[in-house]
Amino acid sequence: ISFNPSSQVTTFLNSIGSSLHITGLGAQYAKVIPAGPPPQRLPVMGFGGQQFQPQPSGPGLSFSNPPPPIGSGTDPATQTCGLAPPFCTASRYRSIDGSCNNLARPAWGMPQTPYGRLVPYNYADGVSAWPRARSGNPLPNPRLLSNRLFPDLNLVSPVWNLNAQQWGQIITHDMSLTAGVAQTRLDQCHILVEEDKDQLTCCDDNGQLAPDSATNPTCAPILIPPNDPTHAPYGTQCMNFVRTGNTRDRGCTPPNAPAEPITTVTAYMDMSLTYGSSLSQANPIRANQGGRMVTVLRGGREFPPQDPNITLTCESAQSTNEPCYLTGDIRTNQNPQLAILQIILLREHNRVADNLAVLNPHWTDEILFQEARRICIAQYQYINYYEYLPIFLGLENMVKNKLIYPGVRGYVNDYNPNVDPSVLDEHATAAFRHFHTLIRGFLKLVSERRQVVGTIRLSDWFNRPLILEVGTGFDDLTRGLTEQEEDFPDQFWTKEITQFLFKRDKEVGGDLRATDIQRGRDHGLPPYVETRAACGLPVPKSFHDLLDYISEDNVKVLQATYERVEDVDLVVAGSLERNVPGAQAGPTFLCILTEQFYRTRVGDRYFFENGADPNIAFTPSQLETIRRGSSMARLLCDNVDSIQVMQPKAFQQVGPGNQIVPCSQLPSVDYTLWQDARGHLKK
Ligand code: HEM
Repeated sequence: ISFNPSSQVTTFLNSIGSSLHITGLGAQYAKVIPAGPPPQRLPVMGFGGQQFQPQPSGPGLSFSNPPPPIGSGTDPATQTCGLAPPFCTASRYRSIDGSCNNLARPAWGMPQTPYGRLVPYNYADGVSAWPRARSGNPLPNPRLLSNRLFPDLNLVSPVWNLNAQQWGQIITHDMSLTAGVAQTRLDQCHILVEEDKDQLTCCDDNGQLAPDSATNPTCAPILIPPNDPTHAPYGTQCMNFVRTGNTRDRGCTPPNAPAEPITTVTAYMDMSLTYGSSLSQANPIRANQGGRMVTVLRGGREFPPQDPNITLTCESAQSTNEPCYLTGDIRTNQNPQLAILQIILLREHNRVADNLAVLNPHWTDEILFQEARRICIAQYQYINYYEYLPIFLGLENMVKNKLIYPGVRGYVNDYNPNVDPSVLDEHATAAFRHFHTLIRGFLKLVSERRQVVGTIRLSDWFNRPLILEVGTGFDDLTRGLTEQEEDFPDQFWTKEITQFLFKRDKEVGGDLRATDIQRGRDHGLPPYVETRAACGLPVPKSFHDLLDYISEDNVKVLQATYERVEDVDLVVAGSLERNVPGAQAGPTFLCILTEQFYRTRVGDRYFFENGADPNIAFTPSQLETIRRGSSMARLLCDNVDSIQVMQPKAFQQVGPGNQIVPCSQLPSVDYTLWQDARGHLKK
């Protein structure tokens, strides 16, 4: 298969013209927003950097629409389903909620706004009804599809380690979170605040349908086929599934316009999972001293503060005394490896803040916090774009499509205020979820001499981070991330997430693959063939045509399960395509991922390589030290006490060209370049 995203992406735009738009806030919702002055249009910073001036011709530009004029009625800045700020002031620092990153459209990328879309909604009634086959019949049962097409087979990656898998979940949680029905509420000032987990039961803990599951419009429980190999013996009828909160639920969509699912965290790659996506999330986790975030010391090591709502947040905890972490993201405790990386990012913030405090004793807590945050986000963006993403999207593909500029010196001024940084639904609900395939069911604990000293079963530790604080659990599991292979990117999924997800004390549990398929339908994602068309890829007209990109065995199952090729779900067929050489996804998902990470980069005014605005930009020497000194390996070395040695490429297994070295040999960021002797930042 040959794949050329640039040209395909261009074809895509030509095919849809400017039909994409985010529907705005309806009159009903406007009532609850305190009236404020209209958004002030600050001059948008143009290009004008010092050294490197890429032509604005990446893939995203062809996908993006020209923005609607302010006040046109469809302008997301004035009419989002979140809360557009009344006005923007020029700030050196990102806001916590992503507002005012785009000065002309201050609500772009904010929490409580709809996911972006490449292809129009596919609801049965064009508004919100559950998608159906072209014939009007129901689509195939998602649990059946999961069992037939995504069984367990333990094939592992020969190159990449589990850290590569796990870091992907960090990026995911930074960029999007589907709105749960009970997840948000309006507080007394009519501000949307995030609550804990979804509390609606459409199918109870014993797998039995709730009495109103058929009539409650927010319920779409996954039904278990009677001959289900895992669940039939237990008499399970269903798995819980609650539809994502959308613009119609919130009264933001005009009658007859499609319901647009809402995401509740900032879309930007801004470490919102560490800092929070709203002030109500951010304030309680700031220490308000020395620029630090709140931590508690146990055994001389820093951990996040305790979540006051342990029974909801850490549902598997067996006592309220067990650790349950409160961070910027409500999913932190979901699995042990995720919690580890969250803690490492938190410790990194405090480490950087401490360094800055020594260099700049005159800086206030606020300056120390914001400067440390800004540096940490830059290090993290560097790791994501230059170390992590090339593994999944392919280095050549990324360079060709202007997602990265390896070897560049100085600024890359490719910020484009017309690019909407929203997270695409096709990305969050289909393409990026494909990497659930990489998850391993058993996690290794590894000693400093890289010997396996134990193994834990994933489903024993969902929503129960206690294991990190038992003995040397934290450090051993961290080394396990770097030592253990990630699963192979293929159609085989560990049954820890397809048969035992969140099982708690039960013998069997949920199914993440079936959930992904159901979520795709919930969001009215376009069918597979339409997405291929949008990407400019050849469009199959029959099941037989699928053989060009999907194996014969899989095509047979698709043909036996779906009525027509046009009915096939994007989530399903996208995950069955053969991988593009050098990447870890097939052509359709690679097209979506490439587009997303292009937008995430050029739609972010604060992207670390952007030097157009001197008030925001790093100095050239600061930028160079971030590039030279940031790495996944360094992040682990700096924040895990007993890790003294590491392989330099910490997403890759140890091997030729990637041997373990003392941490002291790894380059690091030179923070002395932030010494502010002249007191520029003194307030
Ligand atoms: C043990 C590891 C993981 C577990 C247990 C897990 C579990 C989940 C669950 C339960 C959901 C919500 C499903 C729904 O109700 O729709 C979800 C969503 C998602 N996951 Fe994972 N996941 C894991 C790792 C990953 C990784 C490695 C990636 C990507 C590299 C990823 C990407 C996503 C994405 C993009 C979403 C949708 C986010 C949103 O917009 O709400 N996950 N995952």
